[in-house]
Amino acid sequence: MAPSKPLSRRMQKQGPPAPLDESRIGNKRKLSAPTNGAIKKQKKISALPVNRNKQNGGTKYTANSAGKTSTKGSFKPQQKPVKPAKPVKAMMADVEDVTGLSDVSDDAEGEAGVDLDGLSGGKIDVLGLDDDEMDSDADDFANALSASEDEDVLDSDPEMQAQKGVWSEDDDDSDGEELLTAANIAGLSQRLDKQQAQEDAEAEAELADDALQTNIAPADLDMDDDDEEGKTSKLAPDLQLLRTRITETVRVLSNFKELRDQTRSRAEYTQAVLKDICAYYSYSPFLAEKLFSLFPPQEALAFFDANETPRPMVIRTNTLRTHRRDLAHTLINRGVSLEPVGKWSKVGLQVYESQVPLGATPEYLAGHYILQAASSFLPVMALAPQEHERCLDMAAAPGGKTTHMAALMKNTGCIFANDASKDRAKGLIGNIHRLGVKNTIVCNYNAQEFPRVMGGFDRVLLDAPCSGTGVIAKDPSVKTNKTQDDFLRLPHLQKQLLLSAIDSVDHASKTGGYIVYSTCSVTVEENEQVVQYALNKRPNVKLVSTGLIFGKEGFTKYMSKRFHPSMKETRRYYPHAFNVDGFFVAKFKKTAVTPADAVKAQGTPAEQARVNGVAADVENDVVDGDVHAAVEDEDDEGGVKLGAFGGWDDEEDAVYIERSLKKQLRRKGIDPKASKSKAVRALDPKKVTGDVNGKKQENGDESETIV
Ligand SMILES: C[S@@+](CC[C@H](N)C(=O)[O-])C[C@H]1O[C@@H](n2cnc3c(N)ncnc32)[C@H](O)[C@@H]1O
Repeated sequence: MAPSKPLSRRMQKQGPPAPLDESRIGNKRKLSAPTNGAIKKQKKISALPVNRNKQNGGTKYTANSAGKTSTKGSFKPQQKPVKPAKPVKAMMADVEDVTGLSDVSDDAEGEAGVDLDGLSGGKIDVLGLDDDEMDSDADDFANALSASEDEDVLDSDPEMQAQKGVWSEDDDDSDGEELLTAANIAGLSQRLDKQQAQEDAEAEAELADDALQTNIAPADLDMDDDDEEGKTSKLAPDLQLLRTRITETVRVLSNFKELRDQTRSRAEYTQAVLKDICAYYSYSPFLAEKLFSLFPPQEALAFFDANETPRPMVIRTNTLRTHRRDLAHTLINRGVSLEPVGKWSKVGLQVYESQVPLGATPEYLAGHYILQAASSFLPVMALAPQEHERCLDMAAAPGGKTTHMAALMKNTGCIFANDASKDRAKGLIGNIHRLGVKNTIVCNYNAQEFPRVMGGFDRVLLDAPCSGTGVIAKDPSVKTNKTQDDFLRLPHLQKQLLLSAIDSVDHASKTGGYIVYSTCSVTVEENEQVVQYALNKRPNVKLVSTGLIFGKEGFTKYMSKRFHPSMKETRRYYPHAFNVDGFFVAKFKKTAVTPADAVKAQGTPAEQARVNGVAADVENDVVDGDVHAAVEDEDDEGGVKLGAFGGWDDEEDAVYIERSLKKQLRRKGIDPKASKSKAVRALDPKKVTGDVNGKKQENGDESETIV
């Protein structure tokens, strides 16, 4: 059997990797007798005129040019524009009849709700693809094997494999070998030449393809940075050589004791591989190092690789207007190949191929769906807003998450959707109208002004402005345009916003009292460090489970930093691990009121200067040393001592400020004792001011909707 080509990431399923199916390994499946269910399922499938391509354990649906689902063919773009042969309604009735879809529950509640219980075991409803069917897919596979793939089963047995090899070789010999006579020897050699030429051409094409992926022209050139005169070489790097060297260095780093050259240190190897990574993937040395340090070397390489390929296109069904199953039918009829995004979402559809621009279909214009990255579902699922609640989305534009919240709340209660950018708020308003959201009020504040603008919310979402290191595949400019300044400035803003979010929630809410903090960045500065800062400053909150069924735990340790053990409750998402954008999600429960003086201090000029200028260092001091001292400052009943809150003490602040000023100066190579005025100039707070008053709004998540 020819080895199947690995699927591109666009075609791979998003979410948790499919569990290993033991029945497909070894002789087990050969021995297992077909179950009744499997037989029944086989029958059902033969009656189902739907093209089912098994990819990564999933099932895909395609449509033929007549708009009918097809039983043959793979995911190939259709050549002709798609016109439904019959009115869509009639067509859908046809499909329903054949598939028995009308039997499947059409419960709007199930569609709209983020029913976390249902995530693991609930019915998936697109095209009648319920759990039973999903499961029996595996059975089908096993049954089919028992009939036609016995050979494969035999292959897993070394003895039989050897035996088979002998037979097939004999067959080949008898069939293919020709008698070498003088007459045909020239012909044979010509054939071999032709074959060789074809192989060479294929190899060249593959090389060119590799080069395209990294946007660097292939070149058979020297890797040295400097030419003879010491000037920087203008020659393009030899990508193949780089790739081989990166792989080899990573291999050594992964088993350093055994494989290292005794004369070279780990730091030398790391520096060498970082230099190659910068050249191969076009990162700035600063960002390459920051991202490399997040993972073991092998995993870091997988992360960099995953950033070179786009994530699959996903649409979120707007359950205020339609059901996922109906939307799927309609889009299939338009020539779209899609499948449910995974069992973890009841509203997502992963698109494999489309004959029509998905941002301009009648269904899009009618607000039946929104183009939204799968990872953007996660913060809203974690927030789980309930009907009739009062919620705040602090940084809401262009509204992917606000409109998801409104759908979960079934247009009841009230959402305040805020964004500091007036321009972006226009897009938010557009989406709210298109998707039929009626429970939302749009506002345009710097979110640091909450809760002075308004407070007492049941739930608050802070999908914070961030550096976008999780969405490099979408925006490769991140590779080179982020500097150290960004990783000071953004965390400062994020910390302030998170405190505002916490202070805006009603701890006594009967149904809620939750805050979700998310970013589309993978750096520790923008995630765990921000969360730790909030835990330190607001002991009236604690981290709780996000309720999300996949994702990696947040770090409790990172380099010299130590975070609170509850940081395990936060979730990290990576492109290489889950085929989704890089994301971070933390969920807090507020347990007591924030004292008025702490809230008042937020937003005062002294606080603004303190947070904008030096807070990162203040916080780092706390994080580096005393783990979450403030949270330990609880009274006997588990309540919080008011003194533990992060208001200010001017004297204490002065010490922190001085210490962090010195630290920053030393980092910049300036002697703190040398010149005070120079020091002050070097640390002009304007340089590290958050973006709210400045020109540029950070937005890693910008392209998540196509409007
Ligand atoms: C990651 S995007 C939000 C994406 C949005 N949640 C969605 O799902 O469509 C971050 C947003 O924060 C806004 N922003 C930046 N600074 C802000 C501030 N101080 N207050 C409120 N919004 C801010 C930006 O304008 C940007 O729209």
